Amino acid sequence: MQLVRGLHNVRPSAQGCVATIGNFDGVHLGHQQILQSLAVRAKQLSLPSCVIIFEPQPLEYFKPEQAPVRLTRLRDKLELFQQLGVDWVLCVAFNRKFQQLSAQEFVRQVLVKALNVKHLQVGDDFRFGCDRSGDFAFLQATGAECGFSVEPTTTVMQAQQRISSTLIRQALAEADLPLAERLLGRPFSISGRVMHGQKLGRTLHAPTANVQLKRYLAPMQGVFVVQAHLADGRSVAAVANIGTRPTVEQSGRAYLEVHLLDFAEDLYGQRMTVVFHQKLRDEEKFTSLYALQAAIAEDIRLARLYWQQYAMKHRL
Ligand SMILES: Cc1cc2nc3c(=O)[nH]c(=O)nc-3n(C[C@H](O)[C@H](O)[C@H](O)COP(=O)(O)O)c2cc1C
Ligand SMILES: Nc1ncnc2c1ncn2[C@@H]1O[C@H](COP(=O)(O)OP(=O)(O)OP(=O)(O)O)[C@@H](O)[C@H]1O
Repeated sequence: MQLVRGLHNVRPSAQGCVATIGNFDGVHLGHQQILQSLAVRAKQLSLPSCVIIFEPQPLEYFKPEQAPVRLTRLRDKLELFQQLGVDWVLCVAFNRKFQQLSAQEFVRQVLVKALNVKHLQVGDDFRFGCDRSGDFAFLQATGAECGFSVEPTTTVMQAQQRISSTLIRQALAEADLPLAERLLGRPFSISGRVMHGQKLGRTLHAPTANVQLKRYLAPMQGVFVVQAHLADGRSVAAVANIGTRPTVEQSGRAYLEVHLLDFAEDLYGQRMTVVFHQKLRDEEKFTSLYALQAAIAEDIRLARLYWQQYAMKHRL
C-alpha cells in the first residue's frame, strides 16, 4: 500500500482506480464492509483501489472545538487499510481552498482530474461538498456523465443502530468495552512509541512504559486491564492508566502508562499496541504518593485476577 499526500502527488499508477471517500475514523465494521467491497471491485476490474481521506478531518477544520476525539491515529488507520487490501491512500489536506469546493468541483478536481476514478464505492448515506450537497443520487448522475460507476454499500447495523464512530466513542466513554469491540470488529487499542517518563513509577513499585500520545486525545480515561503487544510479536498481560496523572502533575497533558506484569525489559523506543480489556476504576487525584502507590498495588492485584480468570476461561 502506498500513501500519497496531496492531489498534485498522485502518480499515474494510481490513476484509473476504484475509490472510496471518508474519514474512516475507527475503521469500524461499517467502514470495513465498504473497504471489502472496494477490494472485491478492484479485483474484478483489475484496477488499483484507493481510499481518499482528509487531514485534518473536515469538522476538525471547521469547528475544532466541536470536533470529537479520534478513535484511530493516522498510523493505525493506515495499518488497518493495508490489512484490508487497499493499494493507495490519497490524503488530501483539508484547507480553506478545499473547504470551498462545491460537490461538482470536488468530483471534477479530485475524482476525475487527479484520479480518473472508474468506480466509486460509498455508503448509501454518504454526503460531501461545501454544503454537503453531494449525495448518492448526485454522484450517480455525475458519474454517468464523467465515466465512472457508483455503488452504494448498505448500512451495517448493530442492535438496530447504524454503526458509527459516534456510537463507539459513547461506548468507550461509558467504558462499555465489549460493545466497542462488537462495533469495531476488534478490541479497542491505542498504539505508540514508548518514551522516557519521570521514572517515578519505580518509586511507586510499578515501573511503567509511557506510550507517547503526542496530540492524540484518547476517547476514554481511567485504569484498565490491558494487553501490551510488543514489536517482537509478544503479548504481555498488563495494567494501564490513561489520563493526566493529577496526583503528580498539573499540566493537564494526557498520558498512557502501562505497567507490564512480571516483566523487566527495556522497552524504550519500541512501538507498543495497548489492547483494552476491562476498566478497573476512574483516575483519581490522591492526597499522597503513598495513597497512589496503594491504589496501583490494588489495580495490579485485580489485573492479575482478571488474567487468571481469563486463562481459565480460554483454557490457556
Ligand atoms: C495502574 C496505574 C494506575 C494509575 N492511577 C493513577 C491515578 O489514579 N491517579 C494519578 O494521578 N496517577 C495514576 N497513575 C499514574 C502514575 O502517577 C504514574 O504512572 C507515575 O507517576 C509514574 O510516572 P513515570 O512513568 O513518569 O515515572 C497510575 C499508573 C498506573 C500504572
Ligand atoms: N455503519 C455503516 N454502514 C455502512 N457504511 C458506513 C457505515 N458508517 C459509515 N459508512 C460509510 O463509510 C464511508 C466513510 O464514512 P465516514 O467515516 O466519512 O463518515 P460517517 O458516515 O459519518 O461514519 P461515522 O459516523 O462512522 O464516522 C462513507 O461512505 C460512509 O457512508
